[in-house]
Amino acid sequence: MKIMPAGAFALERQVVYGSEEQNRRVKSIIEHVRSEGDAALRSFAQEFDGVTVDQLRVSEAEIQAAYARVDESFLAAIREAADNIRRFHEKQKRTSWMDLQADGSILGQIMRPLRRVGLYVPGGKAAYPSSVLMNAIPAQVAGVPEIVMVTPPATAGVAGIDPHILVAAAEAGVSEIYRVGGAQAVAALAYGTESIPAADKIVGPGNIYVALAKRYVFGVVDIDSIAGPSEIVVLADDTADPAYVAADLLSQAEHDEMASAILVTPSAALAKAVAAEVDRQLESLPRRAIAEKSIRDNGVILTVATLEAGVRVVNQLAPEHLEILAADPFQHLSAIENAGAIFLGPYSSEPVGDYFAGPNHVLPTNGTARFSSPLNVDHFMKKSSVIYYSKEAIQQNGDKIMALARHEGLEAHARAIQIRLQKEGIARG
Ligand SMILES: NC(=O)c1ccc[n+]([C@@H]2O[C@H](COP(=O)([O-])OP(=O)(O)OC[C@H]3O[C@@H](n4cnc5c(N)ncnc54)[C@H](O)[C@@H]3O)[C@@H](O)[C@H]2O)c1
Ligand SMILES: N[C@H](CO)Cc1c[nH]c[nH+]1
Ligand SMILES: [Zn+2]
Repeated sequence: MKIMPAGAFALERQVVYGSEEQNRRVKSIIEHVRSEGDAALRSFAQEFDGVTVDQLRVSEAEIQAAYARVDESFLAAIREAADNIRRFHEKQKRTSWMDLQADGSILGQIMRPLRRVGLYVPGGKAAYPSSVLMNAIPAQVAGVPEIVMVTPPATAGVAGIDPHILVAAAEAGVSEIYRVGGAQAVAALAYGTESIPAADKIVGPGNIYVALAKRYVFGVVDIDSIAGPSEIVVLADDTADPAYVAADLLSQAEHDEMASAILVTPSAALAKAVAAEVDRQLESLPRRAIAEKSIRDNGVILTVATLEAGVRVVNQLAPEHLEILAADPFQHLSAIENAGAIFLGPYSSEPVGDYFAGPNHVLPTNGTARFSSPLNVDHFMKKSSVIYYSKEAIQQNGDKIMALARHEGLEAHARAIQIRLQKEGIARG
């Protein structure tokens, strides 16, 4: 890994997401799906996944058959993970409220689940049953009645989908599943096709094509955030074990050639030791080619004068995942303004959060942690405000409302109030 002073590194992430060619390609895929529907989905499955898809929807029999292809230890682990994820997300649920005012008015907020939500579960370079749980459980906690899942068809597995994904879906109670991935899946959920009814919102992580497609269809449907290629930043001092740091950097690098892994440290000795460890650990990684390219293209060790200076660098990077491996990690927590998920101390390795602890692993990337949050129950709910104004309230406040309306030059607004005041026998100008 390259080692350089943080000052010599361009901390501002690229504002425009993806290359021109990737953007052009995604736009064209979406337009094809809009105009040709299912036929375009089948043609893209052939082109990008190398799979001939007949039925787009996975049948109930296919889902049940997947159980025979996963082992007991997977089933036990996914059930325990699901319990942890559900417990964490239950705490996020908000309830409707109504406040009775002294003048007899009632003001309130009604919380409702979205009606139909599309979950994107990645499945290109790896299958992600963990992402099924991370997408589906908050939607269920919110009470979404129609939860539909899309995931790319692959050559291995039942129905061209990894059986672990189908089992995770069944365990999470998701039964409407379509074998379609990439930008074409996002387009299908946004616009609908003959087989796939459109959704109101699309959530979930994916590669650059999925992330760009979500950006593109935003406005036609809602999206959660830009949860693109994975990222990790480790902020560490000389108390950190270089083998732990290297392993955690590689844990994200192996996701995608476009993933990024960055160490920020005031310790020159740690920087050198981690660079050597990364090379050593890369040797035996099964996904070495992906991780090596990711580290080469997007991996760097940034040296800083102090941990406090390191925190400023972290806030500029606004990473998806931040690990703090320092003598007193909690000392720095309150200064971290921008990070999707923060892992503290030597035993909170990033994969703890990817699979099991309970917080969501669908997280904002590419600097969007400056303004976006982890996938959560709020993403699956919407609010309606409730206003009941009493006669007393309109009598007390009508003048002020009319004045504000007339300041905006909106006479019809003012008269809507005035007519009530006049009918109630309180003549106003
Ligand atoms: N930020 C998060 O919360 C989070 C969570 C989990 C995973 N991830 C990321 O999700 C991604 C998963 O990527 P993946 O590729 O394994 O699966 P994926 O399902 O996201 O993408 C696979 C699909 O991409 C499309 N595709 C591939 N190459 C293409 C090309 N050249 N042109 C057009 N379309 C193409 C194909 O349709 C294919 O089915 C990784 O980048 C990983 O880091 C992010
Ligand atoms: N690290 C990914 C989020 O960037 C989530 C994940 C799923 N499986 C393994 N990891
Ligand atoms: Zn991961």
